Amino acid sequence: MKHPYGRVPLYMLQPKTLVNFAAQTLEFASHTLGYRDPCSGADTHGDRAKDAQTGLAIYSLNEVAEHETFDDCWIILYDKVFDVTRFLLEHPGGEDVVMEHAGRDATIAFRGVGHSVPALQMLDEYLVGILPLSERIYTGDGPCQWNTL
Ligand code: HEM
Repeated sequence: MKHPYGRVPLYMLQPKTLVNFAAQTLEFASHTLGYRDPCSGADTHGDRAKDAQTGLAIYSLNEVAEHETFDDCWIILYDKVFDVTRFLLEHPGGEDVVMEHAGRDATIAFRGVGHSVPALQMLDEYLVGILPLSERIYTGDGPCQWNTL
């Protein structure tokens, strides 16, 4: 994890900054190292509900909306959730167009560009989950299907 406050000693930071830093450290520990805070009832990757059909972790629209920064950017495409943080600077169309949809559904814009088949194939690399059934609008029995893109 990149230290967000450089070499500034901890005692010189504002209390709110310290709390933020502690939260970031905990998040890093739980996501990367699988550590579970015994005092917290919050979900971690381990006990998150999985979609029965795809086996993907289920993330709600509200949860995806929390990942809307350059350092932590998720988007939704066809009801699936993608963590595109490490892809932002590699995106041939530039990072700005993706950031416009950070934390939100980007399906219409993504489709509007007419991405190539190799672009569609790249998606798997960034797939982290799927919306709950109640929030899906593309998958199901309707005419717009993920596999007919
Ligand atoms: C994980 C998601 C995405 C992937 C893997 C991806 C991949 C790519 C790739 C490989 C290209 C090169 C052209 C091609 O092969 O089609 C491209 C171009 C582009 N992408 Fe994306 N893209 C993603 C998301 C988005 C989103 C959300 C937008 C929003 C508008 C977007 C807009 C563009 C634009 C404007 C170009 C340039 C097209 C051109 O210059 O002709 N992309 N993208």
